[in-house]
Amino acid sequence: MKNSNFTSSFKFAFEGIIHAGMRERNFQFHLFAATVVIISGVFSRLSTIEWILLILCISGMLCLELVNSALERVVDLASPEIHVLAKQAKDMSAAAVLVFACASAIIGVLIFIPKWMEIFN
Ligand SMILES: Nc1ncnc2c1ncn2[C@@H]1O[C@H](COP(=O)(O)OP(=O)(O)OP(=O)(O)O)[C@@H](O)[C@H]1O
Repeated sequence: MKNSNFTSSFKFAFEGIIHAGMRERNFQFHLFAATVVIISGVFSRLSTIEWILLILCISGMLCLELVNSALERVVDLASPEIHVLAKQAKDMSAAAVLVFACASAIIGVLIFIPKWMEIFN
């Protein structure tokens, strides 16, 4: 299992993204939200630092969603039966996504609201 080179590691990572994009509802939602945010950013004429913050939020959100989905699979594999530790692992992983989503939403509001007030005033 441990004889893959750099190219095949990249291919496996790409397969992971494709799999999540086809199977994971939350990941699909975050991809859609990221597209909306990027289009809004283009029309809002963001500064470089604002784009950097948005890219960090978007990529962080997608990464966390991928890790959360991966952890759910590992938990299901290790503990197909009901177990308190399985519940805690899944719930804490979901909580990590929630914390980052809240922070990203606040950053989005702090970036976009002043821009839109500037544009519409
Ligand atoms: N093996 C288990 N033992 C105890 N509780 C579990 C177990 N599997 C899941 N749960 C509980 O059920 C909830 C839902 O689990 P599920 O595997 O459907 O993930 P999910 O949070 O609905 O994610 P998604 O919607 O992305 O599939 C978990 O958050 C957890 O609280």
